[in-house]
Amino acid sequence: MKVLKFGGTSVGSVEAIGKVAEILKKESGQEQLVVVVSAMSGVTNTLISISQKAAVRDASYESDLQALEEKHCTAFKKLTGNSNCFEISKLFVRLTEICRGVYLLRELTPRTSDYIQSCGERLSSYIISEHLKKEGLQVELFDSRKYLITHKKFGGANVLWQSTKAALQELKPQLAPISVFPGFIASTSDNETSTLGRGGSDYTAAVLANVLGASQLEIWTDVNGLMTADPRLVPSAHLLEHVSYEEALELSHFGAKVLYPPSIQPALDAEIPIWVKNTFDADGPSTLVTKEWDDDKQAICGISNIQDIALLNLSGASMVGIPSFSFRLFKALSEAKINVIMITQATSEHSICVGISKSDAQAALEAISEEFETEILLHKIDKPIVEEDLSVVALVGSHMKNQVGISGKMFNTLGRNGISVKAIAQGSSERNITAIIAKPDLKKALNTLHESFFLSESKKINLFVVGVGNVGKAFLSQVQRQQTMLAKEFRVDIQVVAVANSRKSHFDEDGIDLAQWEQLLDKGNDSTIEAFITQMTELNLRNSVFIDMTASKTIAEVYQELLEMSISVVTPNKIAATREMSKYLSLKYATKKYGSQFLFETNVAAGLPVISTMNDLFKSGDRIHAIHAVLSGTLNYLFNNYDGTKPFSNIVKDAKKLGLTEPDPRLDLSGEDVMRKLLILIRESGRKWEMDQIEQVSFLPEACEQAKDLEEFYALLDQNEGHFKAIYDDAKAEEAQLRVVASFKDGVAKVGLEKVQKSHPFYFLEGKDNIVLFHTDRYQEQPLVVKGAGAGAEVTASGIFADVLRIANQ
Ligand SMILES: NC(=O)C1=CN([C@@H]2O[C@H](COP(=O)(O)OP(=O)(O)OC[C@H]3O[C@@H](n4cnc5c(N)ncnc54)[C@H](OP(=O)(O)O)[C@@H]3O)[C@@H](O)[C@H]2O)C=CC1
Ligand SMILES: N[C@@H](CC=O)C(=O)O
Repeated sequence: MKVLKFGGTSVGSVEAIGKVAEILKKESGQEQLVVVVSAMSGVTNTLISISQKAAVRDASYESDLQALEEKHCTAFKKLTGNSNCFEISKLFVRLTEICRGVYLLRELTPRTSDYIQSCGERLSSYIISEHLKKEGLQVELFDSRKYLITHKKFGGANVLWQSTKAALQELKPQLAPISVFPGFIASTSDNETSTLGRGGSDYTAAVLANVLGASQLEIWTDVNGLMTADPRLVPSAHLLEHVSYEEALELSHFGAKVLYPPSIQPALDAEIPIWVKNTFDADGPSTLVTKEWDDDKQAICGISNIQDIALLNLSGASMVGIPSFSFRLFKALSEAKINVIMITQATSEHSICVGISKSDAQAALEAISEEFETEILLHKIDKPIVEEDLSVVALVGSHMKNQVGISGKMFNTLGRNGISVKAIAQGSSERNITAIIAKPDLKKALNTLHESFFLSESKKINLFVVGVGNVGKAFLSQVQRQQTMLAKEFRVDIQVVAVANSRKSHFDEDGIDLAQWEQLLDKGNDSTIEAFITQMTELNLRNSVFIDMTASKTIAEVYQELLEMSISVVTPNKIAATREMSKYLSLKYATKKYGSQFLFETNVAAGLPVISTMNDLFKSGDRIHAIHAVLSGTLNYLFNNYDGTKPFSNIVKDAKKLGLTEPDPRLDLSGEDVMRKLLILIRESGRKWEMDQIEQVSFLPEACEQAKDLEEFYALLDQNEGHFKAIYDDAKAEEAQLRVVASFKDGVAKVGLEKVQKSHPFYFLEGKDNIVLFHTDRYQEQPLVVKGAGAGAEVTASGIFADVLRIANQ
């Protein structure tokens, strides 16, 4: 024998009931079937509303009743072809009388409320059984109230097992090939109609399965089964094919509304497998729930959540060591009918913290304040505090038991995304680790935990890009080219959520189509950096990375705030790393404190691995004595290409066109850009240095340094062409090359133009190349050399991309 339970949506319409009939036709003939049905969807709520309206003398309940009768009669007629709704009308006559009584007395007792609510299942079971008969199935309708016997506690009665078992055992021989039972309803031993509480139809089915000795219990609903997480919040959630009863219980308790938790116990007691199936996708995948098994199963089977939670905190020095405090707390909550979702108490016993539904917060606060009124007055305990706007996230899995590192991974994952945990609970069964977090962080927490624990998924990185000039454009096109491959081969799903220039921004939470970003940005909103950050923080996406590809001081100033929100920053902009040492240290400190990253490899020599090499040397204990370097692609390009045949200013303009220069090339020619790079290297070698400690000898005539704007600068370069030609001729006469060299040795840092001879490692330095020589304890005879193109949009963009991937692989 099989027990099949069809929920409200499965019997919610004529079409849905048609599907139920198809399923039963397929399954009948093999085994005896016991079918339990809920009320048509929405009907129980309507009945509750009708009864409540009647109780407050709102006469509109009458028209609601008529509409409800109409709804059921219409369904009956369509499904049976019978135009005589006598049985339905009879029930509505009785229902109308009872509601009229409620109206007149202005009193709705739990007993009357149960009777009114019971009509939903009585109606649906009648209609369905008549339809099945019409479809030629051998069906009989049984009134559950005769067999499920409960206490006299109306509005969620407990089943009396002895009496229920006796009644059902007696019934068993009389069951039909298909026996239909209304779910949710029962009766007391003196034949008063009672109900089993919301979700009680599952429980009816589980009790029948247990007592009648069913081979399996099928819960038919409108989804395919239990999922790894709520798919409305976690798009990558997937179906769980097989879970244990205990896991299903945990998942159901924490938000997965597919199974009603108490219904699992009767099936578990008799070890009856439960299938959760979709009425609207009967042959599709489903979830099987059985007892625990031992094969190598993933530690975590799902991540569940409850959205609206409040934390009630009771604390005070006098609580320590006095056992009655917790007793009184829970007694008061229980008397106020408040369901406690989670409890935490640290061993200091100084405070107890309980998680409750947000809707219970006020009542809980009142109950506790009243219970501890004296102690609060005497300042023995503090006034209870309720914190609202919270949510629960819970990792669930039988196999996390005795596995080291699950909670570490959970809290590390949350922490890296700046999600603060307000309270934690884990029982000794180790099937569930629960954390309470701020509700606005819920979606981010679920998604990041899902990525972290379900390895089949790719990790999503959300990029917020500011600055889409030379480097920015190259970066976006590199991302566009690599997106699919990275997701497929490396499970890194890079998504650009926002792009902005100095005027506009465009956001798309689901990822901007990079083939169209320029048009989208053109049509984007007028934007400021403040507005950009507000929108970005409101989105509150996991693994958010801010990429600054401007040369702007204003943008560099927002890094601190971002890092403190656990948003990582990647940038080729050198401003932040070269401001006062205290500010640079503060950025570094924020990354440690808030688990964010600040990566700026492209600050020195574009895409060349200079800073990372330096960090590796430093962190592994090597000591850097000296650095000799050519750090400007622009200047190298200028001195490699200038021979006096074309004016010097033209070569500068060529470099700018090639995307080698700074947005303002005066920064390159003045030597300031090289000084910044040298300062960054010195700082990254562990030294506390400021910009004014670097000596610089400029090769520019003084007049050029005073230029007000770029146009005047080019004009001044032309006026001083003779100066540049003289420098060139002088070097040529010695068969030397001109290089702007940056050096750091014995506590002295310098930047200046030098003539290098053929024997010098800097002599053969092509085009826009950079070179860095590190002299260290470990590299004594020969320095460690990093050499290659040190400027240009493509190489810089690839260095930025590499930093993003470093964050992704963290
Ligand atoms: N080129 C190279 O080889 C290398 C460059 N870098 C660094 O890369 C960065 C970018 O250089 P590059 O692409 O050549 O510069 P571009 O001038 O080509 O682009 C700058 C971008 O930043 C935007 N921008 C400027 N100010 C703001 C602001 N306040 N708010 C928002 N957006 C702003 C600009 O917008 P709009 O168009 O509206 O003004 C533009 O989109 C610089 O910091 C540079 O030092 C580092 C290593 C090598
Ligand atoms: N202007 C710079 C570009 C990178 O920082 C250079 O030429 O090296």
